[in-house]
Amino acid sequence: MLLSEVVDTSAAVAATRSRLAKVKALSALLRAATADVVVAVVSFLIGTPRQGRIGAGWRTVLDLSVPPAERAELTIAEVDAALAEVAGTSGKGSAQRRVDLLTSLFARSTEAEQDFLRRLLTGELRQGALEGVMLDAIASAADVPGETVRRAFMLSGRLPETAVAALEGGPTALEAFRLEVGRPLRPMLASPAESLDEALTELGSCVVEHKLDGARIQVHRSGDEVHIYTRTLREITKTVPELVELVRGLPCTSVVLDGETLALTDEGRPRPFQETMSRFGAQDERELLLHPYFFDCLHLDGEDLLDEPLRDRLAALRQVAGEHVVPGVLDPSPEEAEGVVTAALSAGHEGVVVKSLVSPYAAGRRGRAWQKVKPVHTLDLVVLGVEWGSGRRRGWLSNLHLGARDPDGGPPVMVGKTFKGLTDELLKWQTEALQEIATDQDDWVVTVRPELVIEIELDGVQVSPRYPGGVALRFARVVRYRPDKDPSEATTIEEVRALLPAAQQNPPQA
Ligand SMILES: Nc1ncnc2c1ncn2[C@@H]1O[C@H](COP(=O)(O)OP(=O)(O)OP(=O)(O)O)[C@@H](O)[C@H]1O
Repeated sequence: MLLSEVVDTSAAVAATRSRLAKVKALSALLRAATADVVVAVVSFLIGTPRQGRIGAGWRTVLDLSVPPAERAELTIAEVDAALAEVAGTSGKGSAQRRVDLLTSLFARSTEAEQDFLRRLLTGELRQGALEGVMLDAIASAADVPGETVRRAFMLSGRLPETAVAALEGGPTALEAFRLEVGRPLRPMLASPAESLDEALTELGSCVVEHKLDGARIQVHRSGDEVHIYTRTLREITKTVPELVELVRGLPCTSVVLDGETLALTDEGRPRPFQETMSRFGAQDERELLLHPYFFDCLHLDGEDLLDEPLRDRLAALRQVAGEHVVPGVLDPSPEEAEGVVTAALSAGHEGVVVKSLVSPYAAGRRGRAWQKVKPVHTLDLVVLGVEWGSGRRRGWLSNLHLGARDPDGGPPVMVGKTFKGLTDELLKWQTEALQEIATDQDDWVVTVRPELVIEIELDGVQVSPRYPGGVALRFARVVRYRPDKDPSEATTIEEVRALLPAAQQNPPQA
């Protein structure tokens, strides 16, 4: 298969707003791909070369100026092999060797292919938002039910491998994916509830738990071997030795637990989210101890519990994690549930999560079985750009341009700006971080790669002819950056529009 076929499909997918057309184009390409290139084709389409990002090596492509080839002859297999070589180059002289390899790759690429490769390698093409569309395309190309593909993806955590299994082995190969202790799976997510009462009524038999204001962790232990992952499945085992020790001490031989971790003040209240997250970055910095609070058990001593009802998973959790289980009440009366909310808020947490006790663990899904009730409404938006500040904020990147996700995988749609709520510390941090991902600067506005997610509190939204989605945020203020979230998880433009008063909810014509 030629690289140009992937480039053309990628352009066609970006150009249409129709989800069906995207799925059709992607599935036609997948059907045409031979088994040996499926992994590379899927990796390229979602904008993540399978060799991963190799830092400095990729940056050099920004400066490469190589006359393009006239004809599109480069194959996917050749590109994949060349990238593997770039990724595998290390040691003395490797920087020059990488430039040479990329230069010869670019010399064999047409202008459109060069542009594609450049965006692929600098991460600009990375489109987490395309995930859902790609899952449908895989299902359609392999002619298997979407649910079967989704389940395999949740268990494998990797789209290219899921595609290979679907296309080569069909449902049997997909169903063979099992929970494996040591391999992270995509965490189950919650939907926002209108109110506590509505959640209680909708779910019936339920547990109401504190919604702790920390960072999600997934813990895997087999014998003495422990691995700990973040919400985005990044391994952080080495940076959190106190959690590793604690998990080693639990009374079991193997276990997979889902939970939240946070740093506490001397009074036992949650410390700011940024402080908890800072523990995930560096090596062992144990000044700020992290505490785990587990809320689910997916495997215990050889038994997979994913498909068991939550009531049984919680019984297993209590047995193994006892005092480290998140506070909550099973089958509460409405008054008791209200009491859990009051206790959670007065302990400094965000609210509660109401969970159906009969539901299985639906990994990777934002379903109705878990519903979060929070008094403050927040959105997770993508930072698209930022303006240089003036006055007291001169010299700092200040006013943020915020975008909502296009659920069909298009670029984020701008919905507002804000500099409110930014502490001096955050201003300093974002001035550096945003310059690192800058792609363009026009007078005082710096455009950045849309990869950072930020949590925004607001008073509501209003119709706006000025913004491309026809809707703008009212009184937006920054709560915090969300390094634990990928742009593919940001609030969608439809979710933002749904906040408009009912009479104003017609989407604008494109
Ligand atoms: N008891 C709990 N049960 C489940 N999740 C919890 C609990 N306490 C805290 N959490 C956190 O809340 C999140 C669930 O809400 P959701 O799935 O909407 O994720 P989120 O978008 O990160 O939520 P938010 O932005 O509201 O924190 C989990 O990812 C987890 O980090």
